[in-house]
Amino acid sequence: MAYETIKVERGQVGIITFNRPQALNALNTQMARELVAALEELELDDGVFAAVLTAEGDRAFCVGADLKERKNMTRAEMKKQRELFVRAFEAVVNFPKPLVAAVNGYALGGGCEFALGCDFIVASEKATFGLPEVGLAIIPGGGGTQLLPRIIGRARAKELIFTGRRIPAAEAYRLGLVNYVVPPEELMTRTMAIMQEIVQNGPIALQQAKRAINLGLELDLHTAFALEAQCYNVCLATEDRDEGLRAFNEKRKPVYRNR
Ligand SMILES: C/C=C/C(=O)SCCNC(=O)CCNC(=O)[C@H](O)C(C)(C)COP(=O)(O)OP(=O)(O)OC[C@H]1O[C@@H](n2cnc3c(N)ncnc32)[C@H](O)[C@@H]1OP(=O)(O)O
Repeated sequence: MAYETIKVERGQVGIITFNRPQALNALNTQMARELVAALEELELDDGVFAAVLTAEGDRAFCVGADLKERKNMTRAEMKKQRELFVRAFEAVVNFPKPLVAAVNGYALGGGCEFALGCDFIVASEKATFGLPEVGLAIIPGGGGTQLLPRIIGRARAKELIFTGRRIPAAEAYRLGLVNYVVPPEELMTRTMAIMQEIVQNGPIALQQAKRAINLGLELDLHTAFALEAQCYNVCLATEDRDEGLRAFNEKRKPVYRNR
């Protein structure tokens, strides 16, 4: 598929890059549609073991919904766009392979929610995070009211959502919202180094570990243990698992084939 508002790079580490820097990578209808298609493409590509979500430009990762596009929309068009936006946010949260956000600048509103929906965040020192929706008399509609409390705790999530405050990367790190804060020029280098650590591992195991963690957090412990056993058994039945054992005993690096 040809994309206009994003760039897609394939390989063991797939990379999706928001590509509307002239609009601070604001999320318009076309970008939401293309993001859904790109995530599906990387999901179905067995050669992709993990992916990165990042953005062009040095000012913004994504400043949320395109408020200029939204200004001229009818309520019916808004409703239609909302359905598409929800699909885009769900596509990020439900992406079955490890998905890491490399945040280069403003991650606001829906842009912040895209980052929250990834498995973890590597932030540039220049990155800024915020859910300013209540300032527009709406609420975060891309999962922010659910993801943020699960990541930084209920009280701090309430303060950030009620105030609509923007926070710098250093504070996001202190709150546990991001895993790393790096100089802007090192953002992709550091992110790709972490991705290389991830993709040297069994791709099916990576997907099953993500599934066990994500679903398990919403279950009681007893049921969660049963889920973990189910995910473990999926790995047991794979050629990669046999390759892992062979490689260890032959004292060589395994070559995993996602099967
Ligand atoms: C489901 C999802 C819902 C949502 O995401 S709701 C929307 C949530 N997002 C926001 O509320 C962010 C709104 N934008 C801002 O707060 C500020 O902007 C910034 C902090 C991002 C940047 O501020 P500063 O550095 O003072 O620049 P500037 O003059 O405000 O913006 C530069 C240009 O960028 C455009 N822009 C900024 N945000 C958006 C947006 N969300 N949608 C469309 N355009 C946006 C402006 O309009 C302007 O453009 P021009 O130079 O033509 O005047």
